[in-house]
Amino acid sequence: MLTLRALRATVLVYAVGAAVLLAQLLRRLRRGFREPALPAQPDRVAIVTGGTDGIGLATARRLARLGMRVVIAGNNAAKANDVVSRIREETKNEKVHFLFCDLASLRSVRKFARDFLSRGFPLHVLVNNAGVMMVPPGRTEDGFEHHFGVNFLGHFLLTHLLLGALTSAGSTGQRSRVVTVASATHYVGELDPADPQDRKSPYSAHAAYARSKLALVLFSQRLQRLLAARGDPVTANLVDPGVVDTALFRHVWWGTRAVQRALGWLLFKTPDEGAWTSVYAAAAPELEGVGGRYLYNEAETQPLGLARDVELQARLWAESCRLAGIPDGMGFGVE
Ligand SMILES: NC(=O)c1ccc[n+]([C@@H]2O[C@H](COP(=O)([O-])OP(=O)(O)OC[C@H]3O[C@@H](n4cnc5c(N)ncnc54)[C@H](O)[C@@H]3O)[C@@H](O)[C@H]2O)c1
Repeated sequence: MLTLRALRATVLVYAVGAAVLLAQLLRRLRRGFREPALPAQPDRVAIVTGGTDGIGLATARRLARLGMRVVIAGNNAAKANDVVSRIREETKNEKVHFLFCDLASLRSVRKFARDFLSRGFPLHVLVNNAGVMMVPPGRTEDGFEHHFGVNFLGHFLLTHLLLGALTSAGSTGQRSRVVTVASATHYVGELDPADPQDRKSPYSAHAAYARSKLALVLFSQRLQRLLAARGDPVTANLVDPGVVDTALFRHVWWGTRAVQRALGWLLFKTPDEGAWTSVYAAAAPELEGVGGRYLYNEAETQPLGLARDVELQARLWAESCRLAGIPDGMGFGVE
């Protein structure tokens, strides 16, 4: 049964989506989207989660084109060989790899981090990109609501496990970067830090997606504050890709998918256009040492709503450390 709360969340998410689509249409008609020009960076190593599809695939391809070593962290092992060989061929960069990582499993995230670190590569860029949207009710392997577990908590743990590698790579030369892919729906997300999965309410896929994106934004903001406070050579920024023509919408109402099929070419960004902001955040020289930004349309910045609430950031952080089994608060201590 559709509750009033679920209906409200649905209307708000659709309203945000419609506003972004209108803004994208106007921009496409006026001046289009501009591809950021970026220098080659052959000495850098990046991890892109969800890099076998959509925005993540386009991000991985672009970073490979800049000469970076790119490790795709994905749960789609069936596609891995094909994606890796296509990117290698298209970019003439052999330093593209796939490592299995299922963000719906904290065990798998830990195994991925071990596998990556055992190869001895440095790590300069972590793109927290993978995501699911409007999935039917269900739980991850660890019993978390799906959007919360995959979009947020898996990335929270992954960042924790890789922070040491990012810090040590950032200590020599250019700083390291954590780029987290958010969404405008975070503006309408609601989150109780004592119950960040909202277990007490009936399930609403729209509310769950928006909440997971709000959690990511709160996390990235808090991470940046803590990193800056200890003078860490790692920065954390958020990117909003806009509304992009990908398979993310596979679970949404069929009417939305019909609009995507019919008018996607005009209203939606292509995956490549959607990836530009991530690539800019990962590689733009002018962002050296700059953190705490919410970037959209390549280089523009947007204000944050509720996600600026420092107390909410801290409370979510503490609860997430508990849920992900990170007793030392990601090395920043526990309050
Ligand atoms: N498409 C849009 O309009 C849009 C808008 C705003 C934000 N985003 C965000 O952009 C990101 C990329 O989405 P997309 O549009 O490219 O969608 P997509 O469905 O094309 O790609 C999502 C990727 O995430 C991976 N993934 C899903 N569950 C996973 C799991 N358990 N473990 C590891 N990987 C998993 C998938 O395998 C896939 O590679 C997501 O975080 C999404 O929320 C997309």
